[in-house]
Amino acid sequence: MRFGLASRLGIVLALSGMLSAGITALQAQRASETLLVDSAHAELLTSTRVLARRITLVREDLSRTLLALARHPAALAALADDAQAATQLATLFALPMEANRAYFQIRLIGAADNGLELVRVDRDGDAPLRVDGDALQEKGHYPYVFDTLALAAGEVYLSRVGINRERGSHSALGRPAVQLATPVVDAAGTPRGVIVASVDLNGVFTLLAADLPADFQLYLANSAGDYLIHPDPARTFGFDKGRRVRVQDEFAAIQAVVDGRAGESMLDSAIGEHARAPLVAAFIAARAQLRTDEGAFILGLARPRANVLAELDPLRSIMLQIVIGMSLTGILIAAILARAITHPIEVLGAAVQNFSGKGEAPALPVERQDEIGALARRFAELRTQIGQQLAELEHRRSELEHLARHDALTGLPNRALFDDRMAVALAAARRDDGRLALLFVDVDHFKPINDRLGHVVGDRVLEGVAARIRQCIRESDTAARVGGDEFVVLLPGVASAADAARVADKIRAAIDRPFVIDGHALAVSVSMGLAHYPQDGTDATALARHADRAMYRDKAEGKAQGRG
Ligand SMILES: Nc1nc2c(ncn2[C@@H]2O[C@H](COP(=O)(O)OP(=O)(O)OP(=O)(O)O)[C@@H](O)[C@H]2O)c(=O)[nH]1
Repeated sequence: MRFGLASRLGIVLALSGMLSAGITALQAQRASETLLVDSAHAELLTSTRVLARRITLVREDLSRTLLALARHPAALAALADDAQAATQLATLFALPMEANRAYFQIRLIGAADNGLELVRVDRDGDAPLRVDGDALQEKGHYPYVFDTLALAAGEVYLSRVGINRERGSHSALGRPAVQLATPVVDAAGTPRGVIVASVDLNGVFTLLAADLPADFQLYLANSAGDYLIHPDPARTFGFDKGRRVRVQDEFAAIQAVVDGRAGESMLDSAIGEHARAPLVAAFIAARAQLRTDEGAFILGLARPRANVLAELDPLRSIMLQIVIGMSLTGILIAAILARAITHPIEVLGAAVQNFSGKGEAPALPVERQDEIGALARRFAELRTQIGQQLAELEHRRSELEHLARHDALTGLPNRALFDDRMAVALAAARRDDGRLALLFVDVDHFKPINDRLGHVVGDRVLEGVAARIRQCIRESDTAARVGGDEFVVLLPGVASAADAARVADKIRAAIDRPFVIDGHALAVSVSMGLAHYPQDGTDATALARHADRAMYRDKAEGKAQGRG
């Protein structure tokens, strides 16, 4: 397949149109992706902060509850082995547990007797259940007991997050738990015991995160970065199973938050273990303003990157339509442009092809004011010049052709042309059984005219003789000059010898009239000889010989009679 200039130009223009449309679409998509990821980061960060704030509110709510319970007279009374007070306190413990399903245990633990549990309410399924008697245990060795006993009245202790291994009737065994505790102080300011609430961490977060969008993934880590909550439960509490599964190992960008160098960190993970399912996430360090062994919690929310970018899908389809539309427009414009450029070139090409042709030359775009217009004008000038030169050449060629077949002085056919016509006339006569006559005419005593009056006058005489011979014959006859003062006349289709003789007489009579040259009358005579086809010869040579002889006979007779 041959590609013309227009096709190639069209393809280049169309491809560049498509390329620029594609690049624009790609850039627009990248910019949109960045915008979406930034917006997702902002949303995730806000949600993480809201979540952290809710946790604080839950903790503050529970702290207030614990402080109220610690100040209640029943607490000190129960510590003094008042059974009625203990029962009343158990009833009070049950109230917040009924209100919040994440609270799975509230206890009053005495400072004496190795921290023996005095009042204990566990969650048993939905309902709070008082545990009493032998089921009560000594808890003095737990930090939440001895650390809390060291606090002043009104202060709240927050434990590290750990897996709950305390045996009891509550259903939170083996689940992540945290303890909040406050001391119960007597009138002298001596801590007599502690009130401890155990909170199911997952329960709290399940409640708090319930209204987050379904694709939000929750991450919680302790101050060292160990996962406490992770979308994959197998990765939580690694330290409890003798291995470290840490947030900064999964997301290197979070290291600064874990180290306390940054309060928050955004990440857009598309590398490492998230290469297949990249995430967009925001992490913050949430610090509790409490007496606690835990410096801060690392709280994070993440969304699959694919979900974030799903909002681009309609935009992508619009961009695809735009790219296709622009590409088609580009192809159309390219085709029109290519045609606009190549059409004048085709016109110029056709004009070149038509240069010497007789047909109508195509109109050149000379009126254009661009390079093509300049080229067309130059070409038109060139065409005119070459046309003129060609016409001149043609004129000269026809002149030369005429000269080659005619006598320069008289304008009559020369011998070559006469021979051709003779051959044609003879062929026609032979075919039609026709007749023709050949007449030789020779000027008498021409040499003396030349000698006496000069060659110029001699030439005028020869011109005059030729003109008069021509006036005496038909258009179908041919008169030719075949020698200095020798003429020959071909009379094809002559009806009879008498007709031919009449033509000869007519010529003689015409030449016998004096020639007036430069005011002088000059008498000229001619000698003539006739030959007839087929009687006197059947070919040109025989006929010429016959006519020549007849002419010499006539000349001899003429001289004998004193003619000329
Ligand atoms: N002016 C002129 N003279 C020519 C031309 N061609 C031939 N002649 C002359 O014509 C003359 C012909 O002479 P001849 O053949 O002897 O003819 P003539 O003198 O008529 O003699 P006869 O035919 O015997 O009467 C010569 O002197 C040539 O030089 C020509 O073109 N112009």
